[in-house]
Amino acid sequence: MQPDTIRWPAPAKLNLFLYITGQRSDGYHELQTLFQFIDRCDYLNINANMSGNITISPAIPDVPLESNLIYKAAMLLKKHADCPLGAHIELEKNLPMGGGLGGGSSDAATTLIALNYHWDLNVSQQTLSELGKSLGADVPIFIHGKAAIAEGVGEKLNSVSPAQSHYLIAVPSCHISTPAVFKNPDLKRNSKKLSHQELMSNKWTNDCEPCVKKHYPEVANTIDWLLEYAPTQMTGTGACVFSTFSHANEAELLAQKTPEWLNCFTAEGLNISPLRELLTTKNQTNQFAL
Ligand SMILES: C[C@](O)(CO)[C@H](O)COP(=O)(O)OP(=O)(O)OC[C@H]1O[C@@H](n2ccc(N)nc2=O)[C@H](O)[C@@H]1O
Ligand SMILES: Nc1ncnc2c1ncn2[C@@H]1O[C@H](COP(=O)(O)OP(=O)(O)OP(=O)(O)O)[C@@H](O)[C@H]1O
Repeated sequence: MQPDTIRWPAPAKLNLFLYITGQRSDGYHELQTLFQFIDRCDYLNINANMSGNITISPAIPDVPLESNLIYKAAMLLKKHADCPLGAHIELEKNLPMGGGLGGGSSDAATTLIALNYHWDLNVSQQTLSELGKSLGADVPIFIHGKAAIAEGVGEKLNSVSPAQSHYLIAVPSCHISTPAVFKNPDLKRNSKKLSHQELMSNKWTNDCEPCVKKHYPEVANTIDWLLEYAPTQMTGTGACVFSTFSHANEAELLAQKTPEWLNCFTAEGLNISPLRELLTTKNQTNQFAL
């Protein structure tokens, strides 16, 4: 067991484009989407212990312990590796929930990677990714830790290096359920599957956006306001939207101009996730197996 306390980052992601190219017989949708990380993160301060229990503080409002993706990830790994150890996890929650930024999936991925280290398990990255997939479609990209085009239902990953732009990210006040968007009859499901070269050079859009804009005026108003100043689109199944800039000060200037009803923050795009950066640094000093 590694008894040191480490502050592990769990970054958010953006879907720089998202196309739905079909639907499988089990209801899941075939996607082509481009993931990039941003420098806004949750942080998990983890202390391994001998108790055999997983404790998390503070609790997330309205999310019981057994439903917390951190707890689920820890229990899944503990069971998989038949590990008798426990851990206390202190969560610094900075990412808006249910906004298409993938915070819950990222917390789960960070938990799997971190406990694999603290409990000395040596589970492979591939296996962590497979375990993670059962918790959420976005967990594998956070384990992968590099910007990538995802295909299949989101599990086939090919690393790419899009421009590391600066973003203004707006958080509309509505909550959007991912399953509800995927069930909506208005959703465009027939985008043509494109080559990676075509995907990277075409204008980037999100197939979920027209349907979400139609049903959620808060999202429509936010996009319409921001479009006056910069290219703007939705991430994932919403509700968050992002405007893209070449320079940080352009994003900052617009953030200062936004009306009171528009809740936003600025962030930088990252092709290597802060979690992967931490692993690389620790690897170089031979502290980690992964
Ligand atoms: C669309 C994305 O936001 C892109 O980043 C994600 O793939 C969604 O990931 P997530 O929120 O972790 O979603 P999950 O918890 O895996 O799936 C929620 C629900 O969305 C639907 N779903 C999800 C992913 C997918 N490729 N097709 C689907 O139809 C399914 O009904 C599923 O039950
Ligand atoms: N640790 C956690 N952090 C955030 N949400 C959690 C967590 N554990 C469970 N949840 C539940 O998962 C739901 C979705 O959370 P998340 O923030 O990942 O959504 P999202 O950003 O829309 O993700 P995606 O882009 O993958 O659809 C939350 O509304 C919450 O009920």
